[in-house]
Amino acid sequence: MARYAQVQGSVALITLTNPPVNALSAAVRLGITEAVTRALRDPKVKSVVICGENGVFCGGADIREFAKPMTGPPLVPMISAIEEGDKPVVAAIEGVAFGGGLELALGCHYRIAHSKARVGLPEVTLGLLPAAGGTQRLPRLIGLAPALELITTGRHVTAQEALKLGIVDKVTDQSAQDLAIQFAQEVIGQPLLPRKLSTQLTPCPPDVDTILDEAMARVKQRARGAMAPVACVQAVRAAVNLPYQAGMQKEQELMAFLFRSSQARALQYCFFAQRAVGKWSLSSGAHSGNSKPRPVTKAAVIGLGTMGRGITVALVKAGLSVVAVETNKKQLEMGKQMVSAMLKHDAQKMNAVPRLDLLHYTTDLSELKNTDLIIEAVFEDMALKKEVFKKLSSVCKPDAVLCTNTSGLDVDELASVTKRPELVVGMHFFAPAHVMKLLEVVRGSRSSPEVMATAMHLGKRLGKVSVVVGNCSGFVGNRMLRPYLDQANFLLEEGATPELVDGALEEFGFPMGVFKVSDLSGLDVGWRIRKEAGLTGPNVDPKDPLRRRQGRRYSPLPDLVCEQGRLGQKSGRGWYLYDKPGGRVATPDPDIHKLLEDYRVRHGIRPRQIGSQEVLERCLFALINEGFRVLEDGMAMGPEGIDMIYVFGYGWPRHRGGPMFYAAMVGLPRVLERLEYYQQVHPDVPHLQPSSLLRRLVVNGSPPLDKWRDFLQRPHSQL
Ligand SMILES: CCCCCCC/C=C/C(=O)SCCNC(=O)CCNC(=O)[C@H](O)C(C)(C)COP(=O)(O)OP(=O)(O)OC[C@H]1O[C@@H](n2cnc3c(N)ncnc32)[C@H](O)[C@@H]1OP(=O)(O)O
Repeated sequence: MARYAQVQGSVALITLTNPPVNALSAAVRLGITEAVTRALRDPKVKSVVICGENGVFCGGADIREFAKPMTGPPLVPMISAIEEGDKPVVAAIEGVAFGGGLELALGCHYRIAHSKARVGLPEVTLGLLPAAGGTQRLPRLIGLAPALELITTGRHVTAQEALKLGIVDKVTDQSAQDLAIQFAQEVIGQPLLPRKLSTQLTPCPPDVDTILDEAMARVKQRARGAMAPVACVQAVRAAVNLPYQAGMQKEQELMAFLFRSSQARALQYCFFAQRAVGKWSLSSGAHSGNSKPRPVTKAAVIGLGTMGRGITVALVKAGLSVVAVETNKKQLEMGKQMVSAMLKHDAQKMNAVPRLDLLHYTTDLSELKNTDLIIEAVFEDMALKKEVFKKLSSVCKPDAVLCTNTSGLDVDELASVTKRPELVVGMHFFAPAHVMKLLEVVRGSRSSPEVMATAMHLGKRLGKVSVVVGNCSGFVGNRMLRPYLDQANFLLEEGATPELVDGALEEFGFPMGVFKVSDLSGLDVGWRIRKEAGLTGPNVDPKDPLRRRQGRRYSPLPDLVCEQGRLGQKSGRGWYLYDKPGGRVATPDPDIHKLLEDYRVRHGIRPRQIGSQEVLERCLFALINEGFRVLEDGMAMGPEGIDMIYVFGYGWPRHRGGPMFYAAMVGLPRVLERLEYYQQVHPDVPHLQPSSLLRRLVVNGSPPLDKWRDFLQRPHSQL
């Protein structure tokens, strides 16, 4: 797992060999330890180079080993032995040096990087801290403020920035390994002590306490309850206030606490879940490994509303040539201006040139003859979308892929109006589409494996986390959102306020509570959908009482709010009050409190005290319950997909792993018991009726999440 060779006469070359990323598994640590001992002992060896095989230095500690009992030599003494040795050791960094990989390099006396390499300490994103000396050596090397920033965010740094910061000593466009070998010979005999970071003091600016206090305040504000960033600041503080060994002791103590935490487990689960969802498979046996994507060089977007504009920007940024179609001339002009502005803004941030040359605007669908893939993003109306698909089917080349950005309409119904249903697929982007990482790729019953591969591959090119989902109303994310929204509204009826519900959800870790999000999205969106569904407005069944629809409990509160012209941020009032239309700072609104009080009086509801626990249980467990139904219905590949949808599309706090992971952490029997309790109290809310899958899992001893698939009733997959 580490190869040893002697090169150029006196240089020992140690190569990490653990594909694909040379993670520091027990075997690799053993290999390095043995190789370093050998090099330091061999009198013919005067200096050492450490590098990684296949153009990757090291992706860090082996994350898969974290869940198992520790074996092999630990990292800290291994790195100390390198630093303490009396021969210069040079790290040759190609590809990446992340986490333990960078910590290994910091234990070396010199660091040479390839110009395309990236370095960083991403442990915080796994709920940990750089506990192989990273929190003690990096501040000593580059100073307090930059070290704090890198360690608390886990940000990756390019070789050029690493050179500026002083993390690496040289950057080369040639082979980092060759330069390191040459360099290792040049530095033989030079004093080593100044290169041993553990012997140095952390450079301390006069306002050191202010810097640390501000960093702590910043991470607490951003962390939304995540513990690792806070521990990172505490560890770096030790690099300032304590001698090296005592600082290391503090680093270990903090790590021991984090290592055992449920947050670390959740974040590490997310790391692997994110990668697992890219490896899709269908019930037909087709999967990502055996289905080839079609080449897509020219794409088109139909409709330049908010979604269409974001999708266009995302496609151009990925280097695709795009035809943007908008039949309304005024809308086209407006869209054009906004797309250009967004591309220019993005390019400016990255010091690049906006690729406006990749764009062609038109009002004429017949200009789509040569496009490989078309994404329809017109108004969310089935009749309109069908009309567009019919036209596309006759205008586009026969093998062009037709995608819809619907957020929940039936993909099969759309496919049925085309002559190529096998080439139709849903690509459900989330607003703003050029920013949000999530993409639901919706498999229609006739979508071919090739078309699934094409959409998934395109998602990857766009930098999205793409998740294959089945074609059911609302797909996965929006389908699970309904019970969550319903519960939030019911809680208002029963005595809560928007700020009480939002406060509990924000305390849980959501960036915004449900009512703030609704205000941001615009309350009229849901209002229109409810009208179309006959839940409010002229199409309501006259036999339905006001608070019941289609046989189940219904809260007309959101409709009443809309009827008052309170449409959310854009109108300056919604569930909250804003300083102006379009304003973003939400303040509780006495008028809403009055509206709620009057409503309760009108309907004879005695308000009760509602606590955070009830808010969380009712909103989150109802959502989770629907997640189990999604699995039971075969609409998702597994719980990992659902979790990634919620983490990347709905602001679910990553350190809680996603709704299904959270359910497993809370304990499935507890989730079941609370759902049963609430269902008894609210028998007219079918969403609270525990799903049969949840019951089956509990009866079978609550198996771990990766075994849930075994408890689905077959045939299960609709994918
Ligand atoms: C018990 C005490 C322990 C003390 C620990 C001391 C402190 C040190 C802690 C750490 O080092 S934690 C790890 C820090 N490193 C990272 O967070 C890096 C994670 N990896 C990445 O960012 C990326 O994988 C990459 C290295 C940039 C490569 O990206 P790329 O897109 O090329 O490939 P991926 O699909 O992401 O990965 C390929 C393959 O490799 C697996 N993998 C990646 N990194 C690790 C790792 N550190 N440990 C284990 N496995 C890793 C990844 O899951 C993929 O696997 P498959 O999906 O193909 O099975």
